[in-house]
Amino acid sequence: MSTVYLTEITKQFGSVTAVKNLDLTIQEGEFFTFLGPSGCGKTTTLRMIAGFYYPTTGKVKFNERDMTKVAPEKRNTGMVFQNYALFPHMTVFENVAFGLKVRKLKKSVIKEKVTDVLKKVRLDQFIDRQVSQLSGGQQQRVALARALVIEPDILLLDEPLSNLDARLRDEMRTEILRLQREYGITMVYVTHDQVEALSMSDRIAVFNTGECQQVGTPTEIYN
Ligand SMILES: Nc1ncnc2c1ncn2[C@@H]1O[C@H](COP(=O)(O)OP(=O)(O)OP(=O)(O)O)[C@@H](O)[C@H]1O
Repeated sequence: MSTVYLTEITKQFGSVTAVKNLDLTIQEGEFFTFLGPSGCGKTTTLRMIAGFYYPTTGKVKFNERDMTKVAPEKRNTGMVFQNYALFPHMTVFENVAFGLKVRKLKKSVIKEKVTDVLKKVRLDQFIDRQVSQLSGGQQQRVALARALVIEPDILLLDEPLSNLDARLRDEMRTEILRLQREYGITMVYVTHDQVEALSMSDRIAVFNTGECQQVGTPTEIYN
């Protein structure tokens, strides 16, 4: 687990300032949400925590470690995307095992870890199914399992439920919260959906045009 410190972060893309002078601390074990309209800098900020982008100026720290320019694979973060980003021609097992194979773990260990995490997301009966033969909700569970299996310190989720219908979205909200409590993991969640943010988060940062306007608990933000 890690506390994330973002200090005076600015990110420019040419003449566009995507994020401006951002200061945020995300506590260890917290469910923290970035809320705001399209184009306000939520995804860019998430990607700077993941290491897919480096800030133009400012600092990213996990606990005491300066991570500002550390490569993504050296951060021990997991990421879940809106479009799942799974390998459609592979089975559920192969998708979830992928990150463990890259880390060169023993076959027996991989089998055990994958079976265990698939039970946690309630997909164990689909272990040998091709991903392309699963529903959207099931695919998003595979994406969650794939991110969780490497035991990340921080799990980053970028609008993970926006491709699902309302009923599934509801179900998956509960599911993600359950996993967060079970793993005690720090989660950073990006959404433009106020209900989602208010119902799931320990704290919320409200973004607008590249700036963080307010940070608070759901009750504080609602008021
Ligand atoms: N790789 C890039 N190159 C140039 N401009 C970019 C890039 N990524 C983002 N931007 C710009 O930075 C701003 C913030 O984008 P960002 O994707 O962070 O917003 P967002 O709040 O996540 O929006 P959405 O909810 O639509 O994903 C936007 O104006 C966007 O056009």
